[in-house]
Amino acid sequence: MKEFALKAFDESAEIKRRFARDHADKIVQVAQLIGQALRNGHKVLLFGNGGSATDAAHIAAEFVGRYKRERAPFPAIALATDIAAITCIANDYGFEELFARQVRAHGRQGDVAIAISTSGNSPNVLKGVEAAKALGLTTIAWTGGSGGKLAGMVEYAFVVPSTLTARIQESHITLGHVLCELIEDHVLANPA
Ligand SMILES: O=C(CO)[C@@H](O)[C@H](O)[C@H](O)[C@H](O)COP(=O)(O)O
Ligand SMILES: [Zn+2]
Repeated sequence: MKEFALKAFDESAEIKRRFARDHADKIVQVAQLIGQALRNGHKVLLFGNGGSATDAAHIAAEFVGRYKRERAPFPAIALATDIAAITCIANDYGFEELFARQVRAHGRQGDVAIAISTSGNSPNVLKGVEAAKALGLTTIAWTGGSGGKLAGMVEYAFVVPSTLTARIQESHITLGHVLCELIEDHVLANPA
């Protein structure tokens, strides 16, 4: 069993290395873009299912609370955390409307939408992105494998080179942390 555990860590590290090499320029570009949106008073909306729902909540909390630095709070909302809204929307409009309706409720032109789906094919995530695009939000995807339908729909796609959900999520959360770090330390720490 020990070799399986070691192999899983090796795999995760190697996937992260490849992902970082392939996306480094885009990571910097997106950190600058999110930092600029926050500086201009816009917000970040994040959404996904299962482990990606909690990744969305985790990264939203880094913005609203703090990542490392003492600083003003930044507006960010994870769209799978309000159990009343989730059950109402799923019950009354269907699960596929879960994110689209909340994007329409909270999203305004100039905000940033981060859609997280390891398959890139979850219908509620795709509909959330459609709603975000219709409203003029900047759209970003964190996905994996082939990128699914999601990668082709957004302006900035981050596609983790793995087909394993868990390994993809492990790169996603590192990506979220690195974006927070760049935004706090390099984008918003410097004058416009
Ligand atoms: O965390 C995990 C597996 O690691 C699961 O909860 C996983 O997120 C769920 O099966 C999701 O429903 C998968 O959706 P998606 O990533 O394909 O959009
Ligand atoms: Zn998981």
